[in-house]
Amino acid sequence: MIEVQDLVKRYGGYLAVDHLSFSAEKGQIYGFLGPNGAGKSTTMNIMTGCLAPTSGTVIVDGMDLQQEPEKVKQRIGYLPELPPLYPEMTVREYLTFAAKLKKVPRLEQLQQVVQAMSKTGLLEEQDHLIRTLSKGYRQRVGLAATLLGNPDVVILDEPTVGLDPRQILEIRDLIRSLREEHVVILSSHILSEVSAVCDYIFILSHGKLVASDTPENLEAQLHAGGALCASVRATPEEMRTLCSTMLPGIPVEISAGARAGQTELRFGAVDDRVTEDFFYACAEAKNPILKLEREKASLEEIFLELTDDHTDAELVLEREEAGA
Ligand SMILES: Nc1ncnc2c1ncn2[C@@H]1O[C@H](COP(=O)(O)OP(=O)(O)OP(=O)(O)O)[C@@H](O)[C@H]1O
Repeated sequence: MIEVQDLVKRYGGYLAVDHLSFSAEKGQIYGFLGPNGAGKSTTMNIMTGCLAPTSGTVIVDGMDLQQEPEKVKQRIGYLPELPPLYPEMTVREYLTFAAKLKKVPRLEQLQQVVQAMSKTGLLEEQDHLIRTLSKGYRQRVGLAATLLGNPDVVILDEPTVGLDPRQILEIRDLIRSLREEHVVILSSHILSEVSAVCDYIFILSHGKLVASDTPENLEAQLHAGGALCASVRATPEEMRTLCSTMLPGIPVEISAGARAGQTELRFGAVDDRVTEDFFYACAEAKNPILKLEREKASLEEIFLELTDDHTDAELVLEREEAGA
């Protein structure tokens, strides 16, 4: 439905988007995740035809954005981070105005405005001035405007920024309801946001796509390389001797367990061979293993590892109570 091929954007000598390729299909919600400055907004601006790429192509429904910009733009609905609303208009007036701007045929305008208000839960507020609406409802108006013209692709830039937890949940539900009829792509620098709504995640770092998969698969990928933790019936001294003789050179933290006669061990990201060697070494030494498991890498850890941008960790790990 939308295909981005080898996209590059340079600002002077600075490479903001670095040979980015991906595709997105209807029925799924895609999330662009990356720390500030990763290139999310630049990519979205190119996809919506607001910004020209240095090179590369964007194909929507088989049409090239650069060859047929008007036709392609009609198929894309874009909700910028700060939607341009007119506070002195009522919801209905604004949406009718937006429908005209989007060149929705005159006879279809009323029907489309009503449909967009219905989809976004705005029918009761249609005669309210936009300036009297809460931030969450204003965001609904922005979303309703995005849906006018029935775009195949809906692109949302940080759609829940600045909303309170209840409003976040409501907007997320609305976004989820769009997946039946549109390809939905949203951007966020907040991991919980993307994993709560998206079926598929693109992780961007320094303009590059560093990972793309379902949230579950991304977790599973790193799960395999997570730390190996064990609890063994032995003294720390016995385990130190065992590890240095049977697993030489493998870094391990050894500490006394919570119960007398138990020792806790934590190996770094080791492969399955080390797990097996450790198992047989304990069996041979007759030190029963009470627990042996891989620590589960969280999406947060995956994100930090892939983007290698710890300065943004706090932002990324930001969690709204209701949404986390
Ligand atoms: N008009 C511009 N001129 C020069 N550099 C720019 C311009 N716009 C963006 N950049 C730079 O390109 C990089 C990518 O910016 P972009 O806004 O796309 O990132 P982002 O992932 O959307 O981040 P944020 O969440 O902060 O908006 C950043 O380093 C930014 O400073």
